[in-house]
Amino acid sequence: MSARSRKGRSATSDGPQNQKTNKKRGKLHANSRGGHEVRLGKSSDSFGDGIIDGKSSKKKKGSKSAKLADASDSRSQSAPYPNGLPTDRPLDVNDYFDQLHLWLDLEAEAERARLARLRQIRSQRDVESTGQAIVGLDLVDYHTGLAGRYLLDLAKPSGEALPMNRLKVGSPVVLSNDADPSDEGIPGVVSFRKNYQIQIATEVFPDPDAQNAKTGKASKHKRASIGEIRYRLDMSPDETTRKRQLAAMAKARGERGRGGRLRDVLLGIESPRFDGKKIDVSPLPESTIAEERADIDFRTELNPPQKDAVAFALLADDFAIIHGPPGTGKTTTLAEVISQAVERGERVLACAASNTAVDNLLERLERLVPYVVRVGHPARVFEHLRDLTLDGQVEKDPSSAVIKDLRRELEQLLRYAQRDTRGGRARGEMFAEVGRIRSQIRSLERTIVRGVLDRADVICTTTTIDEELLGDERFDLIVIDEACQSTEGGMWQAILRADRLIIAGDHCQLPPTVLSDEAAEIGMRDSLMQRLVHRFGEPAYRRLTVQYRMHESIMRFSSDHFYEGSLVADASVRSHLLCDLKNVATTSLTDTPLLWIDTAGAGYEEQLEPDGQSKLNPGEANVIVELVRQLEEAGIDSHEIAIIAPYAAQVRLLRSRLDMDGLEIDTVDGFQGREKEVVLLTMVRSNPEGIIGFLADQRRSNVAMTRAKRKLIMVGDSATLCSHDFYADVLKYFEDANAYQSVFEFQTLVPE
Ligand SMILES: Nc1ncnc2c1ncn2[C@@H]1O[C@H](COP(=O)(O)OP(=O)(O)OP(=O)(O)O)[C@@H](O)[C@H]1O
Repeated sequence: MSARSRKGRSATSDGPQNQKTNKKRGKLHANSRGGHEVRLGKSSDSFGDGIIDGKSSKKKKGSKSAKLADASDSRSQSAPYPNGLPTDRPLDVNDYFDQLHLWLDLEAEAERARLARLRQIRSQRDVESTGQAIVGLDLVDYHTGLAGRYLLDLAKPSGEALPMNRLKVGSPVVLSNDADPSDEGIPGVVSFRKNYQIQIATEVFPDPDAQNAKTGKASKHKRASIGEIRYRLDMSPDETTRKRQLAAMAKARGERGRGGRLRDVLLGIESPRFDGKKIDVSPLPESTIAEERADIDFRTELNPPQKDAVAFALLADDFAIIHGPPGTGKTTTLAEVISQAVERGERVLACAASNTAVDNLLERLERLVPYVVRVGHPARVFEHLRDLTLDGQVEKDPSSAVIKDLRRELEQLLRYAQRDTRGGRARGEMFAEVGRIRSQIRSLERTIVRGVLDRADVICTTTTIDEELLGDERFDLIVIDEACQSTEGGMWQAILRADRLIIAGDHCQLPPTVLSDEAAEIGMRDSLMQRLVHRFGEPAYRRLTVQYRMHESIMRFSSDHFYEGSLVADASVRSHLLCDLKNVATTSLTDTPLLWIDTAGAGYEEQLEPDGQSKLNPGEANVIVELVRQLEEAGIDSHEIAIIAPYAAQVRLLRSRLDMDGLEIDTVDGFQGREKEVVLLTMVRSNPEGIIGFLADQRRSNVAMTRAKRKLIMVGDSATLCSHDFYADVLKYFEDANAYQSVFEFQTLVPE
């Protein structure tokens, strides 16, 4: 098969079956690549709460939001590439960056509109049920962190648990006075969270003078100290990230020399070179890869496709792609590439879009590379890797003792200022002194930080790079893992820091989260990796094909549907079952790899969460609870069980019903890159119209169905789901595997 024709098949995430599916539903639209692509479900809210779409799709004519939407619609129509970035021709540098700029603008507008809607909700129950805000909080303690940031601990006054929320470590937030809707608040980032307490890092300390002036307390000379103010935390648009991305894009636009060449290759203007050759003229011969491979002293036990991918990546002069379907050891392979590059004397910047993905890579690098540093707030880093963080390394530096003394002094001063109720000048002077000490701390830290970073062979960070910390550090190689979870705009900060780039990911799994439907319509959800795979085809990437996670039957559907049947289950996992685990009984649940419990006809209709926008299905939840009971009874440890629901309301319902140590219940997005021995999927949607919402995004289903090692159980209403051919195919696959059970049969087996 020619490279071109292979490209046509392998580059899209949708196999022939999918195309059939979508054509039938009229959901295919010709794209600028000359091919066809599935238009994603409208819902842009990856958490499935629908607060965004629910409101934005109902714009009243002539209303302010309708005018805003009309304005952005016309802006997206005048985009340089209104159908998304084309892959059949070179991109124009200015048009390309204008398009990325427009994406960011539309996304920022969508985020601001979401926040504005959120801040209008004042009832505690309503606002907290969105999961995007916590109200009525006390500031219970505070400390200072790296770069003089304030770390503020917030909790409910009565010590009750915080409501279920989406404010994760790393989420940008706004802290404001709960009693004052006009308070614009101060920006911060969640740095730590527990059930009862949440900590945010801010640049500004919440000064009660400002709050009191607003509430009028100051004018009445009845000043409130910080402890008397109730705070509210709202998820906020990430302005810092946006500004950093815009700055990187502006720089990339004017880049010359080697940096300019890499940009031009990534825009399809120049052809990528491997081993000094142009690939459009001559794809890299297998013999060249074999020669390179023979020269490598591998540090990890790798299989042949992984070894080839390492050799291929090391031969790249501009960029190379490693395509890693679920469980095929993409991160393991990438770690080997990095360690080989370090062995050759190179400095590497290793990135990923999420903190979890960075840590997964770091876990492997720790064993392979002599000196690796993780940049990022320690609270966002896996606990066992905290010694490798910049903070951890700075702490070990002898000069850190001086900083500790200064921090103590700063905290004392802050406490004193908090207790001081005189206000006015005395208080102002105290805050001025706080400022002086902070800048002293910063300057000392900068020196130590420089030393730590300069010594590192590999620096690991998210693709949102802290430019202040990294300064103008350059690298020989940039490696980006889980590259399909990042928007193109999100990649440029990293790309600018070297002349060679290795990206790894899987465009058949979750795309980046994009809030703005307008931006998504003009291509913002299509990743750079996906575009390069389309543009350059097979010569630009190597696919890993041996997977080490799933029983062959769990793998097969995904392999056939998304990867042209190319996946092979390693012998170590090919036929493993739950009943092979120590202390697990052999039952009808544990001695087979697949089960679909069909709820059709049972009357388990989906419901809209009261006061919320998300969906739940209590009938399905009952089945899940019973399945978990049976699994536990068979001896499965709750740490080995995961429940995945597409909707946050179902997650909330199940968490309230199953409070078991180690049992994980989350949305699909929370599980990408993870695995468990047994995974239960509750599909939720059950309605006479056959509406399945964002379940129609097959990439989401691909992720959900490939997390289980030994058993995958789906609970869903075939009558609703199978009006879509994808799920009809899934059902047929389960039926053929003799893994179908109606809920009526299941219930008769449930002991009274
Ligand atoms: N060559 C190999 N031999 C044995 N086990 C391997 C090999 N390569 C990877 N593995 C194992 O397979 C599992 C998945 O590896 P890894 O996390 O690198 O894959 P991934 O492709 O990044 O995963 P994901 O699908 O979650 O993105 C790990 O437990 C890893 O140790």
